[in-house]
Amino acid sequence: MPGGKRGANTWYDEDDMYDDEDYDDEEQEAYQAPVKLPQQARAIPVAAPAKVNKQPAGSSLAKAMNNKGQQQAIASKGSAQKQQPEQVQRFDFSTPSPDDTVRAAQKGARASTSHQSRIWTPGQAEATAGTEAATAGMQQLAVADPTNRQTNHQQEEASQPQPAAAQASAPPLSAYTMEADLARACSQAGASSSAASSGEKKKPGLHLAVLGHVDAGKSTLMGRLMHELGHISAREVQKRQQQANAAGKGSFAWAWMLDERPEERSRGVTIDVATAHFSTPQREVTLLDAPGHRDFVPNMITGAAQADAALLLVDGSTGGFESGFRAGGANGGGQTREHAQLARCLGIENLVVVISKLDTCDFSQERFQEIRSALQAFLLGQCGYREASLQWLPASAPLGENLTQQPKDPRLAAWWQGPTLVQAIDSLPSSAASALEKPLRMPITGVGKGPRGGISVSGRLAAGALKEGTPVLVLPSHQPATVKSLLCNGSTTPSAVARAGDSADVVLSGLVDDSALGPGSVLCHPTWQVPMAAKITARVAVLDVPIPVLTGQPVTIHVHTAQEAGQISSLVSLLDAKTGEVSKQRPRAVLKGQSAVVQITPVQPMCVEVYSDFRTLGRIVLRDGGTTLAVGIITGLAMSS
Ligand SMILES: Nc1nc2c(ncn2[C@@H]2O[C@H](COP(=O)(O)OP(=O)(O)OP(=O)(O)O)[C@@H](O)[C@H]2O)c(=O)[nH]1
Repeated sequence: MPGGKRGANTWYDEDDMYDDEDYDDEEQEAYQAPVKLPQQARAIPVAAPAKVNKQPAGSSLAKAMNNKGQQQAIASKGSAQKQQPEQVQRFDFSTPSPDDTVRAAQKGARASTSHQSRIWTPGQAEATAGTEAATAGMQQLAVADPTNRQTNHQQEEASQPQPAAAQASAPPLSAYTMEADLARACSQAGASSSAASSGEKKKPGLHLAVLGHVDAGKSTLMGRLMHELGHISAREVQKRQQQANAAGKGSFAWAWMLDERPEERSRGVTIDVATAHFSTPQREVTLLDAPGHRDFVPNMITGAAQADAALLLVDGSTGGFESGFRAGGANGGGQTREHAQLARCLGIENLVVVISKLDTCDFSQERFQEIRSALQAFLLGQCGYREASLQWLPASAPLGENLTQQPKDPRLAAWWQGPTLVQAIDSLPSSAASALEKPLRMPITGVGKGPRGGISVSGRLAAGALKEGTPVLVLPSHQPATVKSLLCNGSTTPSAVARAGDSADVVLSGLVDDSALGPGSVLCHPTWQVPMAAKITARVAVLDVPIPVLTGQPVTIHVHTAQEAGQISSLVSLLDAKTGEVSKQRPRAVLKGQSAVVQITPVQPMCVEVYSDFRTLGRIVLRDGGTTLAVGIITGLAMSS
């Protein structure tokens, strides 16, 4: 390997690019273009100020949050300038060579096969990678040999920063048991939810994301469905129709129903995913209506990261499906494709595919089948969904066809005897409560003023529980606070407790600096804190990207509600497409369709987790310039010192 060291922040000279025997022509072609890119093109981009609030423009909170965005941007810019990669960094043997590091790691891996999965805990090596994968690529990632995985992470660990003092003392997750009073409140809430006071059984909850290409009909469908289910009155429908007509947008009247959010769920919401709550015969649904435009994919990620299942809206009109389904990566592929892939990566297994606008093609059964076969091949083959977890149905929102009742239009009724939309939703598995026994994790999606002073933060509990009086810690600002009151799952009456899986508005007291809250912040247990990672190791599948991913690739890192600029600081290993095992250590590039272990360095430390510990906080999406480059799971973290 003449000419340079392979590792973090290292570049290869052109000679080094072509000295490998197993370097075929196709790869060679792919490598050449990026190598010739000007150095500048590889700089870490300045983080865009987070789009965080819908506070009144003049409010102190709004100003503080905007200032914070500017400060972050300035800080990021400074770091970006500092972190310009060197052209070639020669190895001076003052530290262990990469080979020494690998050997040491292999030795360590053999010596210890039962490590816990949090390398930031002193004395613990990084650990078991996630055993569940997201996309098809991710499924392959997850079946890798555990020894190889361990080796990869320890290899990374050797060059990573040491844990911060504050977090170094964190006890292992396995030592956590829920506080007695909180456990009591949880079991009381469990008892009351299985036998509500009226004697009626409470319906299981379901967080449902609505995804799809721009203008597929998502908001229209949800507006009409909520009306059919009795959540929007006929008077309201009439009012909205008049407003939409007056604005010359009559066809958007149903979509506008959803845009006007009920009071109780919109105090200072900071993300552009509309939320709504409604009940079907079998489920209490929290709806997350994601924007379909490609510019808002980060918001879609935020919405989908909170969901248990998703509706994928597909425009069935002539040319509509084709436009949402076109491939194209950086050249503007459709969001039917991108959303489906991202949702799977974010852990969504169950998908209801709703083919809408079929009224524009005479409710043609052939068109339905044509779309279904093309999309099914993609969902099963390239995204990793299981056939049994997919449901398909036609619907027309403006005509109210196949939403809550079997179709009435004879053109559709003639051939559709399958489920209605509501029947499909009712058959989805409800929210999992498996993370209840873990320490509190609540990624913050919104910040607002509490009803009687105090700051209210909203989000979905990824793990643990909280109740009035629970002490919490807000990271990354390291602020202790106490829960003053809380509302759960859209309810307007205070709740006794919020548990893993619940959406909650939590009023906090004792916060010193509310301006430090925003997307990416996490409410956590004061002792078992969420790690602040300075480096992230992830197993990722590279999507349909036009140029290979190289060391130094600038990325925007998305994990739960967090979004941070950074770079791919090391390509650790390539993974075999079939087995998921390491096929090559320290590759020079990762091509589209390949899976790899990579190390990512954010400009600012991020509150994230290893996937095997906390799934919601351990799924990662890497984007650049509006394009999704890779999706995957976090397998290792290193803390800033
Ligand atoms: N003919 C017909 N038109 C529909 C149907 N569903 C939605 N539309 C129309 O499609 C247009 C876009 O609908 P929206 O509900 O705003 O689409 P969307 O997917 O929410 O759009 P974004 O949120 O911007 O991605 C509106 O003019 C709707 O009236 C349908 O089933 N049939």
